[in-house]
Amino acid sequence: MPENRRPRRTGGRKPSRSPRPTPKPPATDGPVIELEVERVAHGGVFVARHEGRVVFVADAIPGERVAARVSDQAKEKFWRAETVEVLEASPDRREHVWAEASVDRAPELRPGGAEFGHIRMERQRALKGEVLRDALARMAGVEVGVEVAPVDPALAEGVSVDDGTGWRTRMRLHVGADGRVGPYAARSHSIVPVTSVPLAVAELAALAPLGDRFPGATAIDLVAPSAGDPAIVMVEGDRPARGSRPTIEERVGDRSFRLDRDGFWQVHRGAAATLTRAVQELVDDDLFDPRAANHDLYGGVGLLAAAVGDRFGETVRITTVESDARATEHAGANLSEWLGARAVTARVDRYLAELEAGSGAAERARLRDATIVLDPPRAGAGREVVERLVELHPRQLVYVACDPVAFARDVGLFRERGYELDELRAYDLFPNTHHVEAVARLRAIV
Ligand SMILES: C[S@@+](CC[C@H](N)C(=O)[O-])C[C@H]1O[C@@H](n2cnc3c(N)ncnc32)[C@H](O)[C@@H]1O
Repeated sequence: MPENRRPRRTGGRKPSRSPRPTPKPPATDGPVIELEVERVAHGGVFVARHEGRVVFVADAIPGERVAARVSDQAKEKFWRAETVEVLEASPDRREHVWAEASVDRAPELRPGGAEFGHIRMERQRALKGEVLRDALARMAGVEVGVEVAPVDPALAEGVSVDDGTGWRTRMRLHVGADGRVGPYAARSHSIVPVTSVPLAVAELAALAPLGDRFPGATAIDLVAPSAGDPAIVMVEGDRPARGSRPTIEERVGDRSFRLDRDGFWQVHRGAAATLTRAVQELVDDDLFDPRAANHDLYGGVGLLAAAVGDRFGETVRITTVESDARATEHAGANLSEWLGARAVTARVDRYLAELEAGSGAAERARLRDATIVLDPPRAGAGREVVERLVELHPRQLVYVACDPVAFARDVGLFRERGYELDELRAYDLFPNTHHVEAVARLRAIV
């Protein structure tokens, strides 16, 4: 984008009636204690112990000795603390990729969202693999080694894979009462001033209005679709505005997807292509039947249904199920070339309940022969959805997961009910954060 082009600023959302409760800010006057950092925990923090009590400490690395300020002593069983000085550094420590999130800054002034930015990339991925492996062992009874793969540079044009910056195509900045713009501080809802946003793709980093004021706004959303110009959208509350909503186009290989500008799309520039490839590779051809009642649950605008369709051809029968009516409308249009594709607006739990109650013998048989892709939000599919799926007994499931603990819980539920974890991949779709994406195939064994 030419440097002198003005960003588009548009009003986008209506004020919400009941603002979300603001979390209590971490204490800034807690005691400073010395800690030996033992291991990584889920959530981007690390486990240490102080006088027998667990302390979850941020901005550290296992093996380090740090001085940390206690920011939360409210719980009996554990405290929370933030590193303020590294006394013995890990060989995997590096300059933070976001200077303002460095341990040199006071913890309450460090922006959130890059909690692994002080760790070399290979170690970040190893730590994410440990979290996933540990969750699967504890919650699903599965012992597996997990390698977290970086995004293939061929799938993420313009992204610096080396240091994990320049990948975010969506970003929300918050606006304070004085109209100033900035990210939230880590583990808090206070807005902190920053001069850069290094995780954003270059065109968003250039547009981020970090010195500007936006009186009346509550947030600023930045969106950089892979096709077309990036946009800045002023948010005045939580709710989408009624009436017409602008749409954008995203490209994945040769395929194009239309969606609402404020609709869900994978955030990393290379994520949609990475997941497309992963799903195509994980569906087992021997188990796949194009005429079965195949599904893409939590389907968004049809990305993963298209992945299946592109792999198995135009005879594929597949239904996407998505709770957002606008996304379903787009999915219907995005998949319109496949005669066997259908897009349904429904909550997955209710949809499966109706399927179970309303299917005759022939449809039941097609469901047993089916391949089900599911890509739920962070909370995972949950017990009810797992139980309904097991009842329908599809041959294979390809589960795309962005939360290791919710995923491991669901794998455990599937395993108790006659499915096995057949193959597992993991991808670093959120470099410099603690997040990791897993893609797994589960197969019916009974
Ligand atoms: C992680 S996104 C995946 C979307 C799509 N697979 C993709 O990669 O673009 C999860 C989607 O599930 C939808 N969703 C959330 N809860 C749902 C529910 N209970 N039933 C159906 N869809 C739901 C969200 O609106 C969102 O589009």
